[in-house]
Amino acid sequence: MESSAVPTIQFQDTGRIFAGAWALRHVNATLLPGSVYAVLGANGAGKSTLLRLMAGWLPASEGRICLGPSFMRPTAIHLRRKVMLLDDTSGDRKAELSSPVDDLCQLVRDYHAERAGIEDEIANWFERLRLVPVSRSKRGEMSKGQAYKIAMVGLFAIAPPIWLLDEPFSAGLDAEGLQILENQIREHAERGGTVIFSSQWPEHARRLADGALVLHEGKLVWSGVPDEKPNDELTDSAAPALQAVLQGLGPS
Ligand SMILES: Nc1ncnc2c1ncn2[C@@H]1O[C@H](COP(=O)(O)OP(=O)(O)OP(=O)(O)O)[C@@H](O)[C@H]1O
Repeated sequence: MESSAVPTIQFQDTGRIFAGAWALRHVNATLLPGSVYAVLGANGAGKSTLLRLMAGWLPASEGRICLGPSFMRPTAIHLRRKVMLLDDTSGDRKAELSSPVDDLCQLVRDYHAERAGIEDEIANWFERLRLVPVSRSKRGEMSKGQAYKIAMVGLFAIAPPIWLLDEPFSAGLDAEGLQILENQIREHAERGGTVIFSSQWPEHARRLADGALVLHEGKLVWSGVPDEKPNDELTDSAAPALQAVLQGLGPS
């Protein structure tokens, strides 16, 4: 992956409203290539909404999200191919009769990622993630973790520049699967890619991320290097749900 192919992501006063309630408001942030970011916050803080906006699954209601010089939006198909979002719907199958292999072949075509060797890569990932026994399984015949691993195969083989992972640590992965995912996250960033994951737990940010964004009730209340969060007044005066996140950051 050429580093020039990885756009900087900029939130410019970005907001999203659902049925009259703002899920996100006035978000301003810059996310650089070659980095891993953690999006932290309590339930309902706006983490999934932020990732869905970045993926182009939802339009912003105000402000915008720039990927390099272009604006991300649901109709920007060429831009959406630079991004892949794995969430709790990953592994859901489009057609009752399709197999994981059929779905991955379709995903490769959707991303215009056909190239020599990609089928072997997919086969290797099936072996490494111990998915061979379910490679022809039907919908409903796989465990939650297996379905998520199938989505991981698509992510690793297609490897678009920007990886978005919504709560990957709650996706039902076993210890080996988690280790592989964490290694791939770091390797993707070392190749110049960007990874943004959401989590409820600050320790994931400390262990894996170069930067953290903390959301509370749809607002970006803190961003910076996880280990460098100062123990300031924000922590003491914040709402308990936010305190629990902020206290988990800072020097160990
Ligand atoms: N499609 C939707 N329609 C209406 N409200 C929505 C929709 N999606 C999200 N919301 C609301 O937006 C707010 C933020 O939701 P979001 O899913 O982004 O939070 P989250 O931080 O990911 O939460 P969790 O940790 O529980 O997954 C919540 O109040 C939620 O109820």
